[in-house]
Amino acid sequence: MKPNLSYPSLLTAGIALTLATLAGLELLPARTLDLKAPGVANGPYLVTADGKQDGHNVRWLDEKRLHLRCHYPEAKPFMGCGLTFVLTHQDPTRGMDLSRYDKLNLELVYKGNAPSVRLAARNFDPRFAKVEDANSARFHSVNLRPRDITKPVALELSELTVPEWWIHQYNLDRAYNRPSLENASAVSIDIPYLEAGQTHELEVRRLTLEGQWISHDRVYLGILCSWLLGASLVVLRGWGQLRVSHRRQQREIDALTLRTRQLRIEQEQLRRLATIDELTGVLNRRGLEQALDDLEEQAHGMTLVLVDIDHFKRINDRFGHDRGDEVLRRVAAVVAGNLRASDIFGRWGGEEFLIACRGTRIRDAARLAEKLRERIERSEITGPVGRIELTASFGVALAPPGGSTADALKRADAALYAAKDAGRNRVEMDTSLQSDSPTTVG
Ligand SMILES: Nc1nc2c(ncn2[C@@H]2O[C@H](COP(=O)(O)OP(=O)(O)OP(=O)(O)O)[C@@H](O)[C@H]2O)c(=O)[nH]1
Repeated sequence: MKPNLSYPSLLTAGIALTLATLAGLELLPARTLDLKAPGVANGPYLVTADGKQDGHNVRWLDEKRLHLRCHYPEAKPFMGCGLTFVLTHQDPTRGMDLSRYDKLNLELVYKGNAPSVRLAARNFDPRFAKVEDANSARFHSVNLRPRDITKPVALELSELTVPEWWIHQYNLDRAYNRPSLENASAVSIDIPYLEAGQTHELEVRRLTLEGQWISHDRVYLGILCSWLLGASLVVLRGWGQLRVSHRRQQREIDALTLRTRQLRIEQEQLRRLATIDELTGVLNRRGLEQALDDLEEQAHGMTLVLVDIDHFKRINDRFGHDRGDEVLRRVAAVVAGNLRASDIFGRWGGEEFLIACRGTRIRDAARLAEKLRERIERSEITGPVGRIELTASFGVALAPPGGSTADALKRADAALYAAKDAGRNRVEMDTSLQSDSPTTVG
């Protein structure tokens, strides 16, 4: 079964993981180093400024409780008192990395009237420190007033700074004077400013370093980066999907556009087929009616010429239907070949054709009809028994601008009948708009 990797479930999993990490971070016990515990390091031992350990001036009151006493009855050039925790083992150049700790918990009991108790740490930096000169290990210290240590103290290790006297004494490059406890060789607590005749008692009850197993800042940064990465992946994936769907839509649009174009072509073909006479290739009655409607709308006026083949039934009967069809095609071709591009021409039905000349004066149309009549009469169509006698009759009528085409058609039809009545193979012009009776032309 495929795992459900929908966005909501991934988001829920991400939030749960983040909360679990944050909670775990809070619940994770701190990394501690108890310097007072036995066996942690080589020390502690008593410190005296004159180098005489456990001597007359400085001595343990209770070594197990790290309780010491110092007393200088008279002034000496170097007076110092305290204790040191040594962090190196066999190799005096290899100390402990205290940079992984950020806090120092201190519990001291001090009795005396010194202005401060000093907490110090030394870092052995092989670039300049020398084993034979214990003071060359960089010194870091912070002074605590007696009233500051009446309660347990939590110090930030960053409070330890390199004092001016040490910087001055070794006169090193600035870079070497920066506090750093990556190779700490000792931590000490002492009373730096002593006066002769005074008595000081110091008991170290607790000296514990505290730090994080994992840097919280790094974890926060990791969480932030993970979310940013996740969000970027989501955006990228969405963008990819968008591109895919855009391409698919584009393909669909292209296919639809192509289909629409094909449909338009097919529609145009159908429209043409619906308006074209299959036999002769000219407009059929429907096509003619549409064209006449358009002309009527333009209201320019037109002249209609109805053409009817004479005795066509006889041609059919004598030469056969196929030869009759050929006659129809020939007449259509003769008429079409003698018209202007602006003229409309089609098969009105059976052996009857219609010409519509826009804006032409009726006499011009009649002259055209006469020309067509002559051309048809002269056209050479031969049947099995010789040349087919072919003539046509014409009825011409005017549809003035804004006038009715249907009415003009009726009058053209009447003129055509008049031509037939008058013996066929002739042109009759409707003059009812000027006089009542059609007039013969030619
Ligand atoms: N071959 C052929 N004949 C057709 C077609 N359409 C109509 N006809 C024939 O055309 C003939 C028309 O005959 P009529 O209406 O009597 O007219 P006509 O014989 O020409 O006589 P007039 O018009 O009075 O000169 C009919 O015999 C129809 O069958 C066609 O598409 N092909």
